[in-house]
Amino acid sequence: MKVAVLGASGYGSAELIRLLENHPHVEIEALISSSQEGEGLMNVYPHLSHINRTLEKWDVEQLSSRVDAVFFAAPAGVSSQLLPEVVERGLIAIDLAGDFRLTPEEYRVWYGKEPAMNSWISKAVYGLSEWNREEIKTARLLTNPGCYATATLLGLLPLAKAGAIAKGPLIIDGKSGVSGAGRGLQTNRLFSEVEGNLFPYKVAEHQHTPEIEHYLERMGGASHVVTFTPQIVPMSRGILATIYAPVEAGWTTHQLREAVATTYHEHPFIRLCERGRWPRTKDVTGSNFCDLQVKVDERTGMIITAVAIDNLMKGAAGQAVQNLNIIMGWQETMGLKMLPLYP
Ligand SMILES: NC(=O)C1=CN([C@@H]2O[C@H](COP(=O)(O)OP(=O)(O)OC[C@H]3O[C@@H](n4cnc5c(N)ncnc54)[C@H](OP(=O)(O)O)[C@@H]3O)[C@@H](O)[C@H]2O)C=CC1
Ligand SMILES: CC(=O)N[C@@H](CCC(=O)OP(=O)(O)O)C(=O)O
Repeated sequence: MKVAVLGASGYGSAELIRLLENHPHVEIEALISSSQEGEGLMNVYPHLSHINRTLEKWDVEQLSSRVDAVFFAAPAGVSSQLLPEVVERGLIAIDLAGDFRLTPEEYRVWYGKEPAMNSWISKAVYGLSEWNREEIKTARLLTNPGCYATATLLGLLPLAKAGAIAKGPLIIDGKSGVSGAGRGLQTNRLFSEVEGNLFPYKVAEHQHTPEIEHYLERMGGASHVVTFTPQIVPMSRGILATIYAPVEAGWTTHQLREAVATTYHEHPFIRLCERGRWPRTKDVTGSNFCDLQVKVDERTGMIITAVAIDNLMKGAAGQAVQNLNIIMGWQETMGLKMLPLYP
């Protein structure tokens, strides 16, 4: 099938190009750029200098006769404007931004922007691949989950579904590499600010907070208010989410591990670490794997679960390709079998 990628000069697109170039059933037909139309890909991304391709401007009319699907990898507020006309023309749209994940009211509050039309939001299918496979199969408008939300939900949903989480504070400590913020210049993401440094941001204000609460309830049947503190770590890629939740009486570490193992035993990208081994971002770098571990702290009555993903892979482009595979009825791992880059 032929696809277009919009937001060509960004990190999400670079990762999509890396994956789609190696996908046996996909051909990249167009790379769309709002700022670098006419520019050669090699000038935007020298690491892709062997690919002779020119970035194009957005022209939905012309594109609709050339491609079957469009990946949107632009900042919030772009896909809400451009994506509906893609779906109207019968193409598949996969959106990496948050424009179709929340209700209009939530979006207005947490993104501080005008939301997409509710009629379009209600058509969107949430692309947490392991938890929504049946709906994803028929999706035409696929909203890919946020990176922190992916890590957190993959860790919490098996526990919530099993009924192991008691009422009480649910706390997420999220740490992300700098590429999570995209390629645009931001003072707090400069080398001199990030190197040798570690700091929280958007404390109690992060836009993935309502996404986590919303889908924890919808897919895990558990209604919780979460406290979420994201932090920037001096590395390029990777997310580690460490989550603390009160345990229901009677649950042991062994039982929680059983619940997680049973939930994911047929899901090739989810790896429950051996007992005593905790996830590390480097164990998943460059791959679509999600590593997790869970334990009950008997002394405090809290569950501690830690989840590692690569923000650009399972947290963005990797999961987007996984979702395309599900929509097309292809093997879920197609084009995604690369091993992590180590060390
Ligand atoms: N980075 C990550 O780890 C993750 C990112 N996401 C989300 O995916 C999306 C893409 O992220 P990422 O690639 O990292 O971001 P970048 O900032 O690296 O790239 C976004 C690209 O979008 C294009 N763009 C910017 N403004 C506009 C505009 N007004 N209209 C159309 N296109 C525009 C630009 O490309 P050009 O100039 O070529 O048009 C820009 O390079 C974002 O919504 C992000 O929140 C989701 C999960 C994880
Ligand atoms: C490290 C870093 O800055 N990360 C970004 C992730 C952006 C993102 O993925 O945003 P949406 O899912 O809302 O599109 C952030 O925390 O805002």
